[in-house]
Amino acid sequence: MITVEGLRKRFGPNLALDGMTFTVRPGHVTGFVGPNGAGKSTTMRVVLGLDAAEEGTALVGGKPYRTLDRPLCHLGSLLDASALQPGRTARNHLLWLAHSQGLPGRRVDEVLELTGLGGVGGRRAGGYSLGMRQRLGIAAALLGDPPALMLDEPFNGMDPEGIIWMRTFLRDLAAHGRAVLVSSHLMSELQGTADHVVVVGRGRVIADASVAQLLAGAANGRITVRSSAIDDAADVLRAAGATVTRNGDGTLTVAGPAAEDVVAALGKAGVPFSEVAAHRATLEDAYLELTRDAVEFRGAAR
Ligand SMILES: Nc1ncnc2c1ncn2[C@@H]1O[C@H](COP(=O)(O)OP(=O)(O)OP(=O)(O)O)[C@@H](O)[C@H]1O
Repeated sequence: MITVEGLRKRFGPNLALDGMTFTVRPGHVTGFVGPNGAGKSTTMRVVLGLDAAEEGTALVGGKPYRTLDRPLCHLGSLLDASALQPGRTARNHLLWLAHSQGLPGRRVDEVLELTGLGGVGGRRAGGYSLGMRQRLGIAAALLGDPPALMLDEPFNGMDPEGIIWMRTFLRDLAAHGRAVLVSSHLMSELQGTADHVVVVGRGRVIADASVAQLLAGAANGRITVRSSAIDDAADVLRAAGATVTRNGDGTLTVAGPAAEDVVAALGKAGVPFSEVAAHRATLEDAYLELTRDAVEFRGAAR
């Protein structure tokens, strides 16, 4: 379990963390999402003791990371996949890390296999693609078989096949009881991976909820109606007190009445319809709605 409570940190005049508070629970993939500069990397650096917060606490299994004996056995992390000696082979990179932590060398071959690098562990890491470096970073994070993992942008640079692999891999780690924190700029990357999401902006938490809750919130009771008589359907539903928006694809988005009332109103008026369904929001919809006011850099509207 990773617990972050009330973290505050300034860089000069810039307040990078402003009361950051959340918990990463075992058995879950927790997405950590927010616009550029929201404070994701700084939070992770504070958890690892690489940056000091002016206020607040960051604990791994109830203790500050710096006080942990053999920390790789408590928390595995990937902050920067390119932070490695390019001349070293991937295998030697991992061996060096394992030995520095008193971990057995045989674990190196296990994590290379686990991350799909079994056949290329003898190659120089400097020749690895970014996607392979991400896998190598995850292999390093798993060396101590830790109960918690913290990965900064692990999808970065991965091809579609790598992204699918990563999603399944992260879910599997959580299914085995690990607490997994994964940061991303892109909510869409986390759909199908995270079951819980912490959305941050300007150094603080904007939303901390299950994916199901976020999606339900974004759908906001809206209903999609498909009809061959779209104008008549819009008229009937407006007359029934609904707010109606026409979509480009020949459907209506209807807000106000429940789905049963929409069906009843259309039926009573004899307006044909082929679909009345609860609006299915994406995580991206939920995210954009939540972070609308928290984007640090936004192109000026023209
Ligand atoms: N070493 C530093 N010196 C000065 N300012 C910093 C430093 N590190 C981070 N910041 C600032 O702190 C704020 C939070 O940055 P941070 O990198 O934690 O955000 P982030 O959510 O990880 O962003 P990104 O998604 O772009 O990586 C930003 O305004 C950033 O400019």
